[in-house]
Amino acid sequence: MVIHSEPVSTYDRPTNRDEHKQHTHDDHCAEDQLDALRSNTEHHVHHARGDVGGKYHDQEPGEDDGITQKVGDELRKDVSVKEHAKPILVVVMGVSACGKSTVGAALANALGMPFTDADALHPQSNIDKMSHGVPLTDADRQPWLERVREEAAQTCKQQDADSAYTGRRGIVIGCSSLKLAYRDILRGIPQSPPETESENADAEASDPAALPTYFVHIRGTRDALLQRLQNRKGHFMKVNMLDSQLATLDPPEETGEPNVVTIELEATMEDQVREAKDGLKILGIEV
Ligand SMILES: Nc1ncnc2c1ncn2[C@@H]1O[C@H](COP(=O)(O)OP(=O)(O)OP(=O)(O)O)[C@@H](O)[C@H]1O
Ligand SMILES: O=C(O)[C@H](O)[C@@H](O)[C@H](O)[C@H](O)CO
Repeated sequence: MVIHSEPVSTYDRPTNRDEHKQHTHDDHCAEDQLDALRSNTEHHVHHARGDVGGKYHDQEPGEDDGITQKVGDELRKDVSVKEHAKPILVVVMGVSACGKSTVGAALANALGMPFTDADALHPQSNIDKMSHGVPLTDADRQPWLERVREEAAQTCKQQDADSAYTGRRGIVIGCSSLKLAYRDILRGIPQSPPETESENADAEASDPAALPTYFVHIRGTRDALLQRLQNRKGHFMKVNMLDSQLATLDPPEETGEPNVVTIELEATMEDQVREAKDGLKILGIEV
């Protein structure tokens, strides 16, 4: 399992991808995992406070200029807060036939959350294109991805309004999310500054902090994916789309983006769900 962590409550879009560290964790080393999360959090906070970052790092052990206290507060909040009360969006991502629908539904069940397949939110024109072996463009995907984020936000609103809802707040969505820019749309990060008041209201509804987003990437080799596509019957997405899907993918393990758990395609579904849950737990989600 590979984890990319970041403070749960804040997300600063990385300006320098190399500054974000990659952490690999062993399931059995809870202490190491916590330490890794702490060090990544400190690292992040340092860069988020550009004006005071150098001071923080030059500080002698035991010396407290007020900044350490603030950092400590952030840190404690990030590692100890029980996020159950807060809605989350978990996106199970990857190229076609990696197992998003299958694993996503099982993970949702294990987390006590609803599941939606983003394929159901495509306009018919996108489905037609893909059925004819024509890859989607950025322009085809953008409104669809905005709709996926909106659907997630709406689901959370409905859960809040429904006193009979006893599940965990939030939703698991299976969505290819191939590029970093697509994942940022799903995170609710505006792609351009809002210009009108109504756009402003939309921006509020999809506020990244109001619905924090986590990605579970199902990673597989071309051969394994090909086999899955060949064995699957009756799906509009055919084998001839695999290479364009792989060419479009920005692997989230390589971008330095936060809140990503990577699981392997060639594992049993039970192991995939367990690894995904363990990864989310490391990222501060109560599972
Ligand atoms: N862990 C697994 N072990 C074995 N087979 C699996 C596993 N996960 C999924 N599959 C199988 O792989 C195929 C593709 O899975 P699925 O349809 O869930 O992928 P998908 O990513 O949702 O695809 P698409 O994006 O094209 O809709 C299906 O036949 C499914 O039964
Ligand atoms: O971004 C894309 O190209 C699409 O979302 C595809 O990935 C399909 O919808 C999905 O994989 C169904 O097969």
